[in-house]
Amino acid sequence: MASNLQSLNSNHLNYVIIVAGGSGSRMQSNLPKQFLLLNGKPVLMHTIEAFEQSAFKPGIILVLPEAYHTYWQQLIEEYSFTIPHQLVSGGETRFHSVKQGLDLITDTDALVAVQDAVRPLVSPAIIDDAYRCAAEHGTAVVAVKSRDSIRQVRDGKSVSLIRDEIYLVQTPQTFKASLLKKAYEQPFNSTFTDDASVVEQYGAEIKLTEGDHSNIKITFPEDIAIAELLLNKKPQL
Ligand SMILES: Nc1ccn([C@@H]2O[C@H](COP(=O)(O)OP(=O)(O)OP(=O)(O)O)[C@@H](O)[C@H]2O)c(=O)n1
Ligand SMILES: C[C@](O)(CO)[C@H](O)COP(=O)(O)O
Repeated sequence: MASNLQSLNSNHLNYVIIVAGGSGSRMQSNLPKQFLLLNGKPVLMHTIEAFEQSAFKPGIILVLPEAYHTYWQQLIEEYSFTIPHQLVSGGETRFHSVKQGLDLITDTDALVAVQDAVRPLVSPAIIDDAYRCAAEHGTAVVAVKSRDSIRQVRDGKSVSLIRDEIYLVQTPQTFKASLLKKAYEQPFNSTFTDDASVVEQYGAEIKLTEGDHSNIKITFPEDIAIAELLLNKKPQL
């Protein structure tokens, strides 16, 4: 086993669960999108690197489908990837994958960020703002204001909504571990599209922190080219 695959130890005050358990059906690629190359490096490695640069130094838990564990270890060696992380198996949905990661966290005072593996352009500044907000309020969900006008369609009729009241939700979504673990004990519901919806259903208020329009989720085939363009525009640290 590669040396950077490790067991979590109790030295961490903060964690990130990077969910990479999906198959990427909308991407229409044989290889799941978390492994596709972005500027010559797998998407997933960009995402892990952003968290490694966080001032909150989170313990990194990576959730991957069991069938790809060996492939991931090959990539680790091929790219000489040395960032320590613990690997766990993915679940049937994103909800179940997050639960798999949460099972490894026993410190209920910790802060836990949940991050889509396929948002590789997330910045350490956004990550740190979310940890700070969660430390103060218990919840922090990264979001951006809509740049387009918004209409809602109900019963075949469209009505305009107030754009300034509409936010588009990204990741990370960061919480006190005690709250997130309790919320994830609820039975699965198909309205749970993200961690905020799970925690809100449990009864907590969701605080938003500022995201970035470049923090895109790689979902469709064209998103790789868009992400490369954005990555090459980003100031390098
Ligand atoms: N069973 C699942 C499904 C999704 N995810 C992760 O959740 C994130 C956001 O999901 P999405 O973009 O929908 O990824 P996929 O489910 O892989 O894509 P699709 O819906 O197109 O199949 C991704 O990093 C994905 O790997 C996961 O960990 N476990
Ligand atoms: C978690 C998320 O990325 C927030 O925008 C989003 O809800 C994931 O949705 P998907 O349907 O799994 O793409």
